[in-house]
Amino acid sequence: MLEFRQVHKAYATPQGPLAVLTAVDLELRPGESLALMGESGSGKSTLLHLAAGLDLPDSGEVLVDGRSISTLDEPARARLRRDTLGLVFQQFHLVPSLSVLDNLRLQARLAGCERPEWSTHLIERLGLAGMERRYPEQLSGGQQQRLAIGRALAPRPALLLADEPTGNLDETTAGEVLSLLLDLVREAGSAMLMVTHSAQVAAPLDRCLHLTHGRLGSPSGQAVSHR
Ligand SMILES: Nc1ncnc2c1ncn2[C@@H]1O[C@H](COP(=O)(O)OP(=O)(O)OP(=O)(O)O)[C@@H](O)[C@H]1O
Repeated sequence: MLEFRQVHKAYATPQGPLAVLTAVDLELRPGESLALMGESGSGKSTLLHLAAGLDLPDSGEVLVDGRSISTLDEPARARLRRDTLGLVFQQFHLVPSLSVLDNLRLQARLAGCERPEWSTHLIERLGLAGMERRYPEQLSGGQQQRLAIGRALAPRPALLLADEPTGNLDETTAGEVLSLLLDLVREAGSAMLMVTHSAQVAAPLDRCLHLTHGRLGSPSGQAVSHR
């Protein structure tokens, strides 16, 4: 589903190149969920951007659904994102001028794969039934993040990329949103790569890897564990 093969990524800085990812190998199978942890500045967002095809590796390969993103031009990468990926960020990125229902449908419409029954199911599971005609500003933070999750999952993407999806919420709401997210990801059959700072958030996912000094390893630094 998602594969990194010997991926290197550095940024140009006034002090010279800053190596962020060094020979990163990663394989995420269909339907598998993986937590990506690491200290601030360790390169988690960089890795997520590469997985989304928003940036390209300096060397090595990133394959999404078997296709190497470096071989695709930007329009083809945009199509791959639209057809294969769902994205959820800490900031909800809802469209303020669209209703709850239209926000939820947006991604699926763009991908040309609207599924009305699944959308209705999502609205109910997300606790947004009866709020379809409201606008995002008329929702609580937790409701807005649930809507952002629904929008990303409406096309049933093969891969969901989530960057601190509960980072903006209080602890109780974050717990509720996380368990809903995991349930719906399973129902959608999506694989998920989630960046988080929290071991508690990472715990229910299938696997957890740490980024340290540009390399990926298991939390203990030992061999990578599979459940
Ligand atoms: N466009 C850029 N140009 C130069 N340096 C960059 C750029 N983007 C990120 N960096 C640097 O690369 C390193 C990794 O950044 P990245 O945002 O991937 O880390 P992160 O693990 O996601 O951090 P955080 O947890 O704080 O969000 C950091 O040292 C950052 O300052």
